[in-house]
Amino acid sequence: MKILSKDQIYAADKATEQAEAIPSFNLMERAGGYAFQYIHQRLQGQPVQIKIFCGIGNNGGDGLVIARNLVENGYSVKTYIVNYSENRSEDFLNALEELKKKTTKWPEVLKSVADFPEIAPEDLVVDCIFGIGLNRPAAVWVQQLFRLINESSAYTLAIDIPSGMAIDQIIPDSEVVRATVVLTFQTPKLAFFLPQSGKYINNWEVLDIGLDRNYLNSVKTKAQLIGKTEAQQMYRPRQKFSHKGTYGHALLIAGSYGKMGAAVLSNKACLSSGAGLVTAYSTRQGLPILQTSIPEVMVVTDRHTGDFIEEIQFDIEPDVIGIGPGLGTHKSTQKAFEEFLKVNKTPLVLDADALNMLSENKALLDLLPKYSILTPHPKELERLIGEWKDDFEKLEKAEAFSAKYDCILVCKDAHTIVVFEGNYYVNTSGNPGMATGGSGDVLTGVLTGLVAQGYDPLTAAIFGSFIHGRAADIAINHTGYEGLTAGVIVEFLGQAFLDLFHEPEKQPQK
Ligand SMILES: NC(=O)C1=CN([C@@H]2O[C@H](COP(=O)(O)OP(=O)(O)OC[C@H]3O[C@@H](n4cnc5c(N)ncnc54)[C@H](OP(=O)(O)O)[C@@H]3O)[C@@H](O)[C@H]2O)[C@H](O)CC1
Ligand SMILES: [K+]
Repeated sequence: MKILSKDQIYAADKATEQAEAIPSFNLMERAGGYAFQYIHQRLQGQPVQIKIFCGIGNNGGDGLVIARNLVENGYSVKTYIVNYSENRSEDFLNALEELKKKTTKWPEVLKSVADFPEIAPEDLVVDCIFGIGLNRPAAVWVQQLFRLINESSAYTLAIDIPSGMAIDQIIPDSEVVRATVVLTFQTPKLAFFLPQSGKYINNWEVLDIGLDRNYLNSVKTKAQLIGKTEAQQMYRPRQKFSHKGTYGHALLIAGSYGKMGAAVLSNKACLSSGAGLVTAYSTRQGLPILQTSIPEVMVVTDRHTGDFIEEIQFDIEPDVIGIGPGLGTHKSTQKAFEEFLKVNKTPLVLDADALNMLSENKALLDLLPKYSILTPHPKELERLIGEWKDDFEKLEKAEAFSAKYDCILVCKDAHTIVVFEGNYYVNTSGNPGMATGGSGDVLTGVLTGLVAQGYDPLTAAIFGSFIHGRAADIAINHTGYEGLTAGVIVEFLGQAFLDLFHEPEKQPQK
């Protein structure tokens, strides 16, 4: 699903008005009307006190249209205009006129804290104070209203975007309405998926307000949401006349004393995501561990006998190499890693300690083959690209890094974002149970396994992140969040593949 930017949303509005030859107020009527239908279908006339807080722009105008529809259908509605500015938009004024025609209970105008109404926990709050137009911190008294809403514990439906949240920046130290549900127009907003802003949202749903299809189909967006539909299109079915050679040979360089589990997990995940052959490269000490825990995997070891990998030398010709899980950053391993990068021509997936070694010696980044996949968690990412001021700047820096080194960055987080060639692919699968040791090792194995089978590196990164999270989503039905372990994620990888072709995706995606 495309994630439109602020400018693209305004352009889509214009394109719709032109294509349908309608004034902009019709679009507001439509958006507000659909939002009303959404509320009406759920309330079915129940006598809930609805409090609608409207700003003075078009988000506020939507609120007034919702209010009018609710009044016309007999609901108990109190409408408030949050007068944060005198610059009322034209369509806001149109919507106000239409509301005034239908009710003698005109909206109350709020100008300061003294004007705030009480909000009871059983009220339904509809938040239409700011939409995507917010571009700076709201006035202090307006932020106090956001706080009042948040502290009320009333069910809060935010229209388009929670007030106080900007679509394209993080406004520091600013209160944001905590939405129970965000009913967002036409496309989800990137801010919903970033940790600093996404934390304010429990759930979001897209409301199709019928923006111009031609525009939506042709517009190229920087960000895309990756759900089941997108993942299905990336899947490469297995061929009947195939053999293990068809699905490639992966090599995983992983493990050190006390961290052999990372090697086991990544190798198992690589096998379970469909690689034809998997070879583990590890320390000599790791040999019995690997051979007994995964008999399907072949093992090549360092000729030295120490606790860490000291040399990376093998005489096989893998199609892809995954490197990093549990390696440690011992001096001898660093040297081996550097020597390996100098001669290596095979596609790479780099994780964990391989990333840490790259961060410590950035000159090594120039040795990476084109389209290497790097899978940093937030701390590893920071070591690679430097500190960022907020989550939007993080993405910009990740983009610049990926362009500089021609690599694919898989920025792991609650919503993992794959960054490549100026595009962001936002993953929707996964859950908080995955915040457990070893789940990153599993991802490395999955991505390596997919590249081995012939998925191009970008597709492997996007599709593999989805499958990894999906396996965990299926697994928690059996384990719960707390009981989920990385090993269980591996066991459910097969289910995640099967699930691609089960029921269609339901809204909301997460
Ligand atoms: N296609 C669609 O999705 C449609 C969306 N609609 C709705 O329209 C809003 C966007 O409306 P807009 O009028 O552009 O913006 P807002 O209502 O969010 O904000 C109004 C103005 O407030 C000013 N502003 C911004 N930040 C602040 C602040 N901190 N304090 C005070 N004022 C602020 C800003 O104007 P400035 O000139 O002062 O910068 C805003 O313009 C969208 O979210 C949907 O709800 C349409 O109804 C239908 C189509
Ligand atoms: K809003």
